[in-house]
Amino acid sequence: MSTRESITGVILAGGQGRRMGSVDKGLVELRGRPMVAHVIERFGPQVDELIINANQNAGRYADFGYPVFPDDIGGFAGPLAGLHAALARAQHPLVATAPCDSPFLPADLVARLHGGLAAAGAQLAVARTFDQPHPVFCLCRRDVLPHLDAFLAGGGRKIDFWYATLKIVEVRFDDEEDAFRNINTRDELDGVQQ
Ligand SMILES: Nc1nc2c(ncn2[C@@H]2O[C@H](COP(=O)(O)OP(=O)(O)OP(=O)(O)O)[C@@H](O)[C@H]2O)c(=O)[nH]1
Ligand SMILES: [Mg+2]
Repeated sequence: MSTRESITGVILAGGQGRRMGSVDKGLVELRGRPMVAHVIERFGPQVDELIINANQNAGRYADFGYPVFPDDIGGFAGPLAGLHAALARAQHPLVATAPCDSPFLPADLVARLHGGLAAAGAQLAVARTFDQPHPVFCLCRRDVLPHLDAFLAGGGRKIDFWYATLKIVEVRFDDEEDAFRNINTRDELDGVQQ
């Protein structure tokens, strides 16, 4: 029987959605439901605990029935701030991330990231399709928190720079490229409404 360490999943919904006109993207409706509802449906079954990182509209996110928490460092410091807050709250030794604006994410995202992480003995596994990395789709060990804390305290903000300091493994999802469609603008939203 195979066993895997248990996993907390965090939906990263802490951004400002400026390219969509400064809206809270997770709450924008896609096919009649908020985008975050699509992400919950696909990502939730893949993890042992689901939590939501949001910096605005906490009450509306809480209506989905999962714990909601903001960044611990202020000023919309980017997705690493959301991961940082998640690592501090996660109940499980592994933490998986998915952004609120990728409603079609792979149904086997976490399983494949976990396979890569375990095989490589890495601290963090990150998704990739062809030449495109998808840094906000990752699985990492909760014990990287002190390392991330120090990176952020030193002024670091770029996710790629932090990844470069870790033992990481890239996991290919070339066969599921469409699943990583990321909705950043009104036009992109209109393009997937049908
Ligand atoms: N916690 C947290 N998450 C963020 C922050 N900025 C972006 N994110 C998340 O990072 C992921 C990728 O975000 P983007 O689409 O690049 O940024 P965004 O702020 O949502 O939108 P833009 O303002 O148009 O770039 C999404 O899951 C965002 O919710 C932040 O300051 N804090
Ligand atoms: Mg985006």
